[in-house]
Amino acid sequence: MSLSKVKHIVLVLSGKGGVGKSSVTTQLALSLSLAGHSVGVLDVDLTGPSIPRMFGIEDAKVTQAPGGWLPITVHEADRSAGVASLRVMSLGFLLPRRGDAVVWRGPKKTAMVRQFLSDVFWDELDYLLVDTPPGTSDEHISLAETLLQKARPGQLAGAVVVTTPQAVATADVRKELNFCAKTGIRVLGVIENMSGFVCPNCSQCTNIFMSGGGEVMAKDFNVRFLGRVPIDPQFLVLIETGKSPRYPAGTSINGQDISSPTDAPAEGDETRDSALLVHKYRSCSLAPIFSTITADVVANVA
Ligand SMILES: Nc1ncnc2c1ncn2[C@@H]1O[C@H](COP(=O)(O)OP(=O)(O)OP(=O)(O)O)[C@@H](O)[C@H]1O
Ligand code: SF4
Repeated sequence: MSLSKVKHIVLVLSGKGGVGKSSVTTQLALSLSLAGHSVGVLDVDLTGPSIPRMFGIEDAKVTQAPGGWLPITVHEADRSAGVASLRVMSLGFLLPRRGDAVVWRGPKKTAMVRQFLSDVFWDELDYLLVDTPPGTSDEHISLAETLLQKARPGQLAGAVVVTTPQAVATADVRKELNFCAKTGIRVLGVIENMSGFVCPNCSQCTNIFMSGGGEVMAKDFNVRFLGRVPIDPQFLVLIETGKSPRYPAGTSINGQDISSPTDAPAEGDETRDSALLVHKYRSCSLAPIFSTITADVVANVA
């Protein structure tokens, strides 16, 4: 069975599309591997698998071994740097045309999710993060059922729930929390993404949307609040194009100087190389926030 060498499985859920669930999955995976935990990402978001693009491995071709489909390596472990390996498997790799899965009907989606969980060969992993489709759809129910059947007792560590601060998003996420309660999936915590905008010029944080909705919801459901992640336009550039985040001289966030080093590669000199992603990620303003959130999740799982 493909999950037998995986220590902990963590689902990343959101009740609503576009709240940053895949971005959060990507950043949690990078933070975990930088903290020395080997990590795999399984992208079962059939509504539009975006994980390969975010890791810069869109054109990768998966191969089949006797044990199953082999995930794509984003980076190998570097013990001297305290970095563990990061591998990714996405439905996107298996689709002949992008967008194919979006038009599939329930039973076909369900069958695909089941096959996906059984047929990918994961080697030793500390964490497997599962990026799920938004909502409480057929895929969710199938995923929850399959995982609960296939996982060893305690292997499914729980779910990280992503929301944005606005009331509408949190109302959808409430459904997701109810879904976890019904299916017996433990909630590891709630992340409020896009919580304010940190201006790169003066580092002021402006709450464009309402702030604090995620924290209120976490309290209501008596689950952990893992923290707020602000909007950083440079993060969007990193995640969508693979380009290094650039901050003007003197930029600081939470009192920390994050201005880009003067020897950063010139614009246009950058390749979309997944092996470089980890270095680029380290220079993003959101990296320290995700590393705190990751440490909290790890402590909660252990
Ligand atoms: N904190 C942030 N700062 C800046 N941009 C962000 C942030 N979080 C997410 N984004 C951007 O918002 C867009 C939507 O994010 P993402 O694709 O992760 O959402 P999602 O919830 O996974 O969406 P889907 O429902 O399509 O799966 C992406 O372009 C992403 O780069
Ligand atoms: S947050 Fe500060 S630098 Fe940014 S636009 Fe407003 S006043 Fe100007």
